[in-house]
Amino acid sequence: MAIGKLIVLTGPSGVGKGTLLRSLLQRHPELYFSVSVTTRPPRPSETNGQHYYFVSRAEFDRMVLNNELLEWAEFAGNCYGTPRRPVEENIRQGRWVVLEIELEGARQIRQNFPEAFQIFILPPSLLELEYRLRSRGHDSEESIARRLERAKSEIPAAHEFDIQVVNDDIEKALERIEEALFTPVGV
Ligand SMILES: Nc1ncnc2c1ncn2[C@@H]1O[C@H](COP(=O)(O)OP(=O)(O)OP(=O)(O)O)[C@@H](O)[C@H]1O
Ligand SMILES: Nc1nc2c(ncn2[C@@H]2O[C@H](COP(=O)(O)O)[C@@H](O)[C@H]2O)c(=O)[nH]1
Repeated sequence: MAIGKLIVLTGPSGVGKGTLLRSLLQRHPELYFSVSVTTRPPRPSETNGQHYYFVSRAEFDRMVLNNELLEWAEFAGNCYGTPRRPVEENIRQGRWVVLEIELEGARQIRQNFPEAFQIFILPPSLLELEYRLRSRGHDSEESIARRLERAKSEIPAAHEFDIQVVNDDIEKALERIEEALFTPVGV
């Protein structure tokens, strides 16, 4: 990677990655959030181009074939991927780019961009994770069950990452992330 920096935020669905990222972007508007493509249908609160680019499976497959995605994975019955060009352009221009992605995609990024800084967000407990998935009210029972099953295989991979942050108290979690990102090396 030439000038900018690539930051990966991963962890199980419902742990609070998006919530943490929203606050991080408000506090540090210089960060660039990479908007993913997905075949998942939009939720009522989501806007195309802001939360995701919502595409058909045929369009997603075309992007994969044309090497337009930096990484991609299937998750709970849908496909998700990071558009390559905006990430590469923003890094070239010296910006710090943040990806909010699941574990398989994070591993692909580590393989291809070993200099990326990788953060794993952990829930205080599986019970709390289930509570958060239910209380945000976005997903069907089937989707919640798939996400919890996936979480059980994702959480043991936390040690692969540069830092692990438990998202119990949101402010403390944010401070930990900020400390890791913005403390000058050697301090
Ligand atoms: N520290 C916290 N304490 C309590 N609730 C929280 C905390 N952080 C996030 N939440 C709540 O948990 C729910 C899930 O959060 P969020 O949607 O940000 O998770 P996510 O990891 O981005 O999920 P996904 O990977 O599926 O996009 C939301 O209702 C959010 O308000
Ligand atoms: N590998 C990738 N994972 C991604 C990407 N964008 C989002 N995600 C992750 O998918 C799950 C489910 O998201 P949801 O919006 O349906 O709740 C979650 O863990 C996201 O972080 C991506 O581009 N690549």
